[in-house]
Amino acid sequence: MHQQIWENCLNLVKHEIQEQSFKTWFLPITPIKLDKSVLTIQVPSQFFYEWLEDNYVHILRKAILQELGPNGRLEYSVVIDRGNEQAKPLTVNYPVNKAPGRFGQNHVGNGQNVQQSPAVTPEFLTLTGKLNPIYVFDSYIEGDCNRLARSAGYAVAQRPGVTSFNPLMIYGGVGLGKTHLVQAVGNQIMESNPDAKVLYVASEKFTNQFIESLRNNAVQDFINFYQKVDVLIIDDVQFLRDKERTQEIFFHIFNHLHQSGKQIIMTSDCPPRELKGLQERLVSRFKWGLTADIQTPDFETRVAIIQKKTQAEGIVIPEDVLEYLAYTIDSNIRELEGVMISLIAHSSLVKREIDLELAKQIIKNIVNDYDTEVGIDYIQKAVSDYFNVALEDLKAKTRKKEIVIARQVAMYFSKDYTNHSLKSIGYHFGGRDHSTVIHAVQAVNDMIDTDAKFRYSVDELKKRLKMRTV
Ligand SMILES: Nc1ncnc2c1ncn2[C@@H]1O[C@H](COP(=O)(O)OP(=O)(O)OP(=O)(O)O)[C@@H](O)[C@H]1O
Repeated sequence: MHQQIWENCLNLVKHEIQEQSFKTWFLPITPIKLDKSVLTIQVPSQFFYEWLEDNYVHILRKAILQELGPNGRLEYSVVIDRGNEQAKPLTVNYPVNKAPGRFGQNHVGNGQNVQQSPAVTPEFLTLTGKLNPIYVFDSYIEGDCNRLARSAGYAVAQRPGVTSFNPLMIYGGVGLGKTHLVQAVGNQIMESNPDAKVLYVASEKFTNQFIESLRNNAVQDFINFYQKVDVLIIDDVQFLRDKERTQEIFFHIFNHLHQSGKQIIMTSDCPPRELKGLQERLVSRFKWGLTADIQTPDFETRVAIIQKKTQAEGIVIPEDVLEYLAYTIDSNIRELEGVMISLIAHSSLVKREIDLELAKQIIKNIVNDYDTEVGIDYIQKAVSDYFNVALEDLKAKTRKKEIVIARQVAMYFSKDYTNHSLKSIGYHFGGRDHSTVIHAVQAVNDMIDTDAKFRYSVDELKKRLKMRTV
């Protein structure tokens, strides 16, 4: 009888919620008994019970009303101590027609009877939480690109969970120092308070652990594990995109921690509003605290980063190499570090001093798009700087000799260094046609052959463009 009643309830519920949620939250329920108009269902864990109450109480109420009438009631039997062979169900009397409390409050009538799941955490959960000791504030160079993010991180590190920066969301492009910064926050907290439970986890790992916990029937352990931390640092949350179930669990953990005044720190490769594929309720929570971005570092910051790293390694690299590296690799600090490491390795392998030549060789091998990245805009700027003519004049109709020459040189390099068609190049120089470009290239070649001073200028510019020192 109770099976049939529950079956009918499920049929109703099924049509009201998403299939995925139905499978997650309703299929694991077992109806146990029907006593007069009280239906008892068994749920796998305390968390499960709370989740149902928090999210599906209205649907359940409707189903019970339909199946058992106005006096109908629902009781939960929460399975505890799953790890133990003698699992004993605990029945929580909870009438569905009473308003439940929100999750995070003690909304199990006689909460003190509800025991926690096993104290021993499964192996797969204990593997996380490792902060890398090299990621500290001391080795994190501050620049305009990361000032807000760094100071917010620093404030959180002083008073985790207390500032209004909760959650703290750091976003920015690949390899710009998000992980370093959030780990620095974690390390700082640990230093001030070694007993704090600071947990760092990459979102991918979080997802895999969750899947693992489903497979091992240990979702409750998973949740307990995360709900016990004081500071949760979760890296690359964009990875949770389209992972509905992981998002649901994370949402719950997030709420629990936030309501308990625990600090949450997140990173992402884009601002929250662009996190497509994440549930709106999750994204809106991400915006509760402070969102700070990290931009591409400017030249001076890049130089400072290289200096700091080389100092730490006890290595000295010549000034011109340092500047060359900072000029050439301008978008990704990880790549910059990669080049430095190769450079150091090469020089010690072939027993050769680190010099500009070696640096160029290494860069050519490592940075794929190195030679193709120079664009017409960049060439125009380099040429206008070099010949000291206004950028606009290169695109204007002016026929002044020095401007005409500079314009022709810029066209010459545009043809040589970019994939633009002659037509497109002409277009970038004030709408000239392709024959003007052909003529410019010819004129420059002629001058290279006949004028040594001019040849020198072209060579010099070539170097600058290659090194991108403009
Ligand atoms: N401001 C900085 N000062 C010193 N080192 C930095 C700075 N920013 C980044 N780095 C270094 O650059 C490397 C890449 O940084 P990190 O791994 O933190 O980037 P990320 O933004 O988390 O990258 P991803 O998007 O791939 O997760 C690290 O070795 C880090 O130490």
